[in-house]
Amino acid sequence: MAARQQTVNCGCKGIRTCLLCEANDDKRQLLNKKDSVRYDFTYDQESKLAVPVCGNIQQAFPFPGVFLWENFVSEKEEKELVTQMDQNIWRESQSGRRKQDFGPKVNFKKRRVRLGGFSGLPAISQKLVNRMTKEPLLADFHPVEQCNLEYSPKRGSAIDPHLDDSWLWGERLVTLNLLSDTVITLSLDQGWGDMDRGEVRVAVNMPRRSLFVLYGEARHRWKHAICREHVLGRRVCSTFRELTAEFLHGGEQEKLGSELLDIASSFKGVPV
Ligand SMILES: O=C(O)CCC(=O)C(=O)O
Ligand SMILES: [Fe+2]
Repeated sequence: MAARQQTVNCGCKGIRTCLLCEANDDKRQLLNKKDSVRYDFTYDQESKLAVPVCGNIQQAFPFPGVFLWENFVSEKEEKELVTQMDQNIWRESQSGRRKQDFGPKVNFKKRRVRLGGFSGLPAISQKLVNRMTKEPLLADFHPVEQCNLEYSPKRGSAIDPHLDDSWLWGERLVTLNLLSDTVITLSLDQGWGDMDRGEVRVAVNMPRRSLFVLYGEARHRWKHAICREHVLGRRVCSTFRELTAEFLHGGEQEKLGSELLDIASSFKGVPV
């Protein structure tokens, strides 16, 4: 009967899976798709190059659009942040993740935004947002959404390769990574030049307590994913998103944008 026989608490829909629902045959079949050729690189933070992994004969290439701020929060702050988050309900989400959202209610397909129950970013984030704006790349960064995600190896948590929306969400995607080191995998389904036979992947290390920013090509052209094998312990992250020009001064939806900015920057939020 239903393709989705869920007897367990999981939030997966359609092609998404996690360890809890893969017991279901229909879901297991989805796991068998394999890519023909894959070109694997790792990102080198010093040189900002994507460097071929051992045994790979490809050339390194420049990889712009990634910024990493190591030790962005202290161990003590990390503990405080996670303790605060754990006082709120974690809601089941796709692919074995759980989430908490502080932001407007959005229908991306219909391109509709409502304030909904949005009451602002959480109080504890005020000092984080102030701190991040000390970095020139983020000097004018005004987030209007914070999404907390929790990943667990027990649930096989992951996020499939995707591009974030770029109608409502602006240039910079800013993520604070807590509790575990992980790897974010940036990919292009189809390579170029002598790598035109398959997918190109660039693995970027995201250390525990670091702030990670995607912008430019790495945000708009390369998909990003967290693979299951890179979730080695409980991982919690907070992603901060800003508005596009359409919702800012002089834009068509400036009024709504300015309401969102006012609410967000009250830092009195509870999850929606
Ligand atoms: O877990 C992460 O660091 C990435 C999450 C993500 O890509 C998203 O929520 O759109
Ligand atoms: Fe994303």
